[in-house]
Amino acid sequence: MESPQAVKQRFEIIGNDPNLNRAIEKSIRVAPTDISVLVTGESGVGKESLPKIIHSLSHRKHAKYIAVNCGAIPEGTIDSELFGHEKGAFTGATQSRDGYFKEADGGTIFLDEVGELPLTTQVRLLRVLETGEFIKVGSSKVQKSDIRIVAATNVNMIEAIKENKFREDLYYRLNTVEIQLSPLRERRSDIHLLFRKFASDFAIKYKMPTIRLTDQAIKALENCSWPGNIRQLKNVAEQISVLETSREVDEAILTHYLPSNSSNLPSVISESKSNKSDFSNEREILYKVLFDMKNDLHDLKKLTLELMEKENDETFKEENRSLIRKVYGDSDTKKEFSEESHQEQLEILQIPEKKKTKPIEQHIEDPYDYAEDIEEEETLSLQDKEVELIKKSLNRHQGKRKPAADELGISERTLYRKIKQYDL
Ligand SMILES: Nc1ncnc2c1ncn2[C@@H]1O[C@H](COP(=O)(O)OP(=O)(O)OP(=O)(O)O)[C@@H](O)[C@H]1O
Repeated sequence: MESPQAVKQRFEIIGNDPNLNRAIEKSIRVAPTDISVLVTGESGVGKESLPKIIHSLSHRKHAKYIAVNCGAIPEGTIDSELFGHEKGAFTGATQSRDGYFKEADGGTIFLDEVGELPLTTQVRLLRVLETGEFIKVGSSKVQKSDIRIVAATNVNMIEAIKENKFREDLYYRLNTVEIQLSPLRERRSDIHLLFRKFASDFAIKYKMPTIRLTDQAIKALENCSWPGNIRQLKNVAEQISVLETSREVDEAILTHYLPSNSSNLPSVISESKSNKSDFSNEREILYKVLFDMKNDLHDLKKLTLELMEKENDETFKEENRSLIRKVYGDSDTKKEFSEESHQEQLEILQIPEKKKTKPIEQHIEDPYDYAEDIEEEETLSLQDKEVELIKKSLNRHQGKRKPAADELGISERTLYRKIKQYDL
């Protein structure tokens, strides 16, 4: 059996906190079994590594590992994504397609944000867990699949059950073994270790000397509450690495970037309590206006399309074909602008889909993926500005998605997709 230390090295997991060590040991122990595992913990604590460990140490390691982000898939397509569909099952289903449960037969499926699954999908999932059986959307033929499921959630599942958002029977079925990861504020001894690792990674990525913290700055770093956990710590390390000219970071510099001290943040991300939308410098206001305009334009396109659909007037469509094509493009407009379209949110700023927000199929052979070099763009593109706006809004709201989404004027689900898309 591989030692926790070796596993940490292999998966580039930093930290020595007893809670982290226990979580890794537990993952190693359950790996050879087929027991369902539920990984719990706040957003950004590092839940994604554990299913990879479990898969790679199991007898399923040569079969597929598929990570599905349940929160990022629109409700209308999730059943088809997971279980597949037959040709003609719904508008646009021109081909029959296998879902992830078929594709990963013999392997492992990681259901991230499992608490976000719609109730109808929960019923299907319960059946697979209990019998290994599932039915494609639009089919009546029962299929079988041999899958190990590891799920993760950052929501309080007991609350979700009380609110009838999550089935109790499914919860107990998923939760045969629970592995809990503590928030960063409860593993203070790891904070500086993680910061050093991220600082060194960003120094390599941006080809610059590594930033170092003074003793006082280390104390301030460790005393911070880190509501966005390791993801937020990583962002702070990146911001300081890029924005600060001095490589020695004292407490005064660091404080500007710490989430708990937002009143001391640099002026571009300073907090004003009077405004709901808080993008205070001129350039930001302009970008926010553009962001809103794109949102409105998108909504308008959707509305017009719905009206045209209602009218279903072929003559109107024929007469305006070139205009419709110009506005909506050549794609299947109905699908593209449907409530559940994957593209919907990307359309807001016409962002090239740089990184898939949809389920990420991941082969475990490359566990060092997170260190991947992301190509830096020099130009201030709208996409950069969108990322910047989102980061600032999240910073301002201590990583809380709800108020950040309200401020940005987008749904929480959209914001969630964007966080995943840009790895924020
Ligand atoms: N122990 C660790 N060592 C190094 N990097 C880590 C560690 N834990 C987390 N990270 C990094 O922090 C970021 C967030 O981790 P991850 O995506 O696994 O969080 P999560 O708990 O799944 O969050 P969410 O619930 O929002 O999906 C990732 O970039 C990950 O690589």
